[in-house]
Amino acid sequence: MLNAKMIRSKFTVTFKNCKIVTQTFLINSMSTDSSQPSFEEIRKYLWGFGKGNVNLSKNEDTGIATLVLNNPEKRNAISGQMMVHLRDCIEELEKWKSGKAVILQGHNNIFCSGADLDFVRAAGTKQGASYMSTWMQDTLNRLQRLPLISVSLLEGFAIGGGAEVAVSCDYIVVANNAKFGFVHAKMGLVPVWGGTTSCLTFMIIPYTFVLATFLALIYLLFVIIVINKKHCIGLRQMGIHHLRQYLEQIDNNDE
Ligand SMILES: CC[C@@H](C(=O)O)C(=O)SCCNC(=O)CCNC(=O)[C@H](O)C(C)(C)COP(=O)(O)OP(=O)(O)OC[C@H]1O[C@@H](n2cnc3c(N)ncnc32)[C@H](O)[C@@H]1OP(=O)(O)O
Repeated sequence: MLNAKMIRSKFTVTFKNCKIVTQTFLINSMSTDSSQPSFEEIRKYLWGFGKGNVNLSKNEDTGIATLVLNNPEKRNAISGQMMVHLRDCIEELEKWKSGKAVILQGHNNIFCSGADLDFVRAAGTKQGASYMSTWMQDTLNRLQRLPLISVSLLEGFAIGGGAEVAVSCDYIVVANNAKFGFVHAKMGLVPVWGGTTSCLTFMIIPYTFVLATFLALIYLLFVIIVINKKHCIGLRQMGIHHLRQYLEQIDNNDE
């Protein structure tokens, strides 16, 4: 599923200078800022960056809503403006009393290429990094806590922040052409949108459980074989012992 080779080569060629910017971005976002900005302040800031939108359509008959990330020129990369849209849509879904489920997808069969790197370049300051991570962590937390079943429809690319959005849903439906990449480490970044914790519930815990069960089964099999072998040896020795006794008896009788 993960086409790391391709993504890696893309990074070094197309997004070479972004690597430096995102590294600065990481350092900036890691530094602590004592003054907590209000969400209204962050909204105003993010709204100034980029194009694209997030479309929400709610079907009142089925109770199923569709959320579409829409920034086709940039493979549905999430701009500052889209971050604001996404949060607004999630707020609307929180209030949708008759809703049952929400499907999250990208425009034109491509899920999302992560944060808009032009935004990352432009907002690569301490303030910008802290605003974006605060906003997106809160938004994706709220997506996770929606009282609806959430499904991300993973077609095409889900990279960086795109992968983080995908794992924030309850389920992921993966198309054959999907390419899913937590490419943060390659860019000197941590998944500041909260993707690591989502991954924990999505992948690491289930896989650890499967691995633990597998190891437990192997151990059980080993114990059974060992006990069985010991038991067999015991039986054989008992048999030999009885046979000896029997033969001795015959010998004694003959005498
Ligand atoms: C800091 C936030 C961090 C997080 O919190 O998680 C991130 O998300 S960082 C962003 C991580 N994402 C990436 O680095 C993805 C970069 N993009 C790619 O690797 C590739 O574009 C692709 C997604 C694999 C698609 O490849 P392909 O189909 O060959 O299309 P192109 O490469 O030609 O792209 C078309 C067009 O789109 C622009 N583009 C793509 N992704 C982004 C993006 N994330 N931000 C801004 N622009 C993006 C790309 O530059 C092309 O533009 P033009 O050259 O002008 O046509």
